[in-house]
Amino acid sequence: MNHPAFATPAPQRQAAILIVDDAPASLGLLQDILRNQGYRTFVATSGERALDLAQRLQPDLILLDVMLPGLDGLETCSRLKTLPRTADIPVIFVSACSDTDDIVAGFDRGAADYIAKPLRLPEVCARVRAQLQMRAASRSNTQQVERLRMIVDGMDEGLMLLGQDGRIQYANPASQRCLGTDARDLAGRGLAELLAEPSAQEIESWFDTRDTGAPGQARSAREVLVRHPDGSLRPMDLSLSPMASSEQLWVALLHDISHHKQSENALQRAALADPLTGIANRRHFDACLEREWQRAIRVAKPISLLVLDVDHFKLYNDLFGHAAGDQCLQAVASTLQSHALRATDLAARYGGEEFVLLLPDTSHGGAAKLAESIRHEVERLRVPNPRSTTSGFVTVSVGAATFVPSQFDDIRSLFLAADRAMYDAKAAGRNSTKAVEGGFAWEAMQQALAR
Ligand SMILES: Nc1nc2c(ncn2[C@@H]2O[C@H](COP(=O)(O)OP(=O)(O)OP(=O)(O)O)[C@@H](O)[C@H]2O)c(=O)[nH]1
Repeated sequence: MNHPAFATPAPQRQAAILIVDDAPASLGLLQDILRNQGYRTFVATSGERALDLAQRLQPDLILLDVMLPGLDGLETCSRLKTLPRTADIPVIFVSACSDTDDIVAGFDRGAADYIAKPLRLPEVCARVRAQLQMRAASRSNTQQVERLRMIVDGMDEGLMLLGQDGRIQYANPASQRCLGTDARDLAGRGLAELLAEPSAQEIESWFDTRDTGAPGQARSAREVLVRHPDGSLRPMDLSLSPMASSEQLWVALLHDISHHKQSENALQRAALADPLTGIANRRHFDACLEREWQRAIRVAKPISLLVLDVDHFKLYNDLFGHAAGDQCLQAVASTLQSHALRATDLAARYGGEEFVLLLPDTSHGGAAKLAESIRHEVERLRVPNPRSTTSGFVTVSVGAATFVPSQFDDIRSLFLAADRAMYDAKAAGRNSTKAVEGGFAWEAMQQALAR
């Protein structure tokens, strides 16, 4: 369907026409003809009056006699063409001077047409109609261009026109915002220059293959990283499609997806966090343990694991309720987290009231010290647990295991050793720690020492 904004202009029957002539006879004749055609007419008998009326009335067309007293028709036309409010109004000269030189002079002053006297009425009507249709068409084109500009300027998406070499020829305001650079600085720059690797290289090669005319997909859509002048890297969706025109141009659409990425990252983080305590969950811990275990094998370094369990927590829960129990677990978790000092250390809630602390590149002695420090810190929280037979406060038992793992060791053995150590600590009276060493290498060494 043809949208009204893009419809073909209809001829203007109600158009306003200013007739400028000092001879009453031809003025009257023209007025009669044009009124009969349904136009609105205004008259002026001098150039000065015509200038004044034209500015105030903004007619759609001016019929202008060449021979006028004072300011003649040619001069009047020149002035009309210099005034902003009248410059676009078409002027048709109406004159008895119909030599070629006169006609040429009229066009030189900016006239749209020239009608020679004596007037032939059907010709006058046809020429007036033609000028009005052209004016309506040109107005409609201007309106369409303005509407398109408004749409492009108001878009949230960045829109750019690129040459065949990938250089920017036009950038709308949204793309200037996306790229953090104004239109003047963008003009002529290669799109690839504004991107970080690997996107920059990909886009450059993409345009290189277009240049050589190599076959390939005409359209392209990808995620790129834009190098913003503030130093940040911003993820954006970039799509490139050819524009149907004789010179080959590409339309690039840029869509900032930083917000989506942030929420995606937040979701990913949430999927790895324990909702009650905010520290890592068991899934995150398992993935880290796998990675760090393999790394410890490669670099032949120790890896330690602490397993921590709250003592007599059932009694605490039964006395104070589940909500208070949750708060107690949060306090224990934050004490544990404060002992995850290195970037590679990971504190996690393993389940229920059991927690773990993974300590890559940490020796048996270091792990034992940390276990003791955590036990001590939890005791120092002095969270009352009146029914505890160990102490009047919430306490924890901590088991620590340290392996220098080899290919012969099973990854599960580290957790089992630390868990067993934690149960040994419980058995030893709770509110205590126990640290052990294990693994194939350690056992081999023990056996060698025993011989
Ligand atoms: N409030 C709360 N309680 C939990 C949560 N997860 C597990 N528990 C409770 O933790 C308690 C664990 O009790 P037990 O396994 O008997 O151990 P305990 O009472 O701590 O005794 P020992 O470990 O032998 O010192 C149970 O009462 C569980 O209901 C939780 O997310 N919130």
